[in-house]
Amino acid sequence: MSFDATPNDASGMSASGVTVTYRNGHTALRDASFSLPKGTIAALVGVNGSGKSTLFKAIMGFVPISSGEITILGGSVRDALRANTVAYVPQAEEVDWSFPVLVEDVVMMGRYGHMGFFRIPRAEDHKAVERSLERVNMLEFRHRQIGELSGGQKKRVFLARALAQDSRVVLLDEPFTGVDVQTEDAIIALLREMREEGRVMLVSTHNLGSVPEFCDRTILIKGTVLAYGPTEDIFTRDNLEMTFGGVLRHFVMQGADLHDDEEDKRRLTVISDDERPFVIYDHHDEDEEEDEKS
Ligand SMILES: Nc1ncnc2c1ncn2[C@@H]1O[C@H](COP(=O)(O)OP(=O)(O)OP(=O)(O)O)[C@@H](O)[C@H]1O
Repeated sequence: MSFDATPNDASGMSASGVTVTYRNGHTALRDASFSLPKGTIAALVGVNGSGKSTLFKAIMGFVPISSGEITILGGSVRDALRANTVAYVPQAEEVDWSFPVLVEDVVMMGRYGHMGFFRIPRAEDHKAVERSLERVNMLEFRHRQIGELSGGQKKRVFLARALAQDSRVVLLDEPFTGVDVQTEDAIIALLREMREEGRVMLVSTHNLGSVPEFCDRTILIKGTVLAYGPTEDIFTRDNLEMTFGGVLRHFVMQGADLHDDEEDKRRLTVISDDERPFVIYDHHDEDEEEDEKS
């Protein structure tokens, strides 16, 4: 666990001692600190009501921060808003799907920050929309009403909007909820490409099973940041128990090593929330192994 977030980390995104108190006096986030370098896919993991959306809102400047500081690419949230640095891929429930709008218009919204006052799209904006829809494999749906799409297709369209916005920081609110495995794989592949482009992705997810697979960093949250850092360091049984309290049951599958490497021996830990078992790494120290043998 580490709390050495540097407020002026010019490389990616960081928070230092961030507290957010809503108007009704409820403090949803207290003294939260983390630091993410450029070219990162970070998981934001916590139970319902732990403050994930609140953190997203603070990063986007939708809620005021009562104390502390968020730094995005070395600048303030206000700078990031002005420079169109942060894109947001919402949860499906946050969107009014009955609103009559075409897929390509939704993606074009990502270009607004690049347009002039009258928001008249230029050739480069149309090209960016086309390229983005192509990247999420949705170009053929460009003239469809957004409300006519399936859940997974809608998610892809909002990802395309973030791509069209060409933001360096992308916040994704539960992108895997209600999508099939193929779409989940396609989204993960796209996030990896975006990581190669040096972007910072912060992904809130309840799908813990896939976190070690594609998130190089993890932030554990429960009203504050409990732990953050490289996923293999953070995704431990103790940390997850601290994050989820008694919600999760765990059991260790003896002798099932993830790695052959003797120097870095870990065993497979399966944690179950009773509905969906998932696998995490757990450091396996040699002394413990000896104790078990004796
Ligand atoms: N506008 C608001 N005014 C007052 N309290 C709020 C407001 N929005 C959220 N909260 C409270 O802040 C806490 C954190 O909520 P938040 O929406 O950030 O959680 P979350 O981790 O995103 O949850 P979920 O996984 O259910 O989406 C909760 O206790 C919630 O009731």
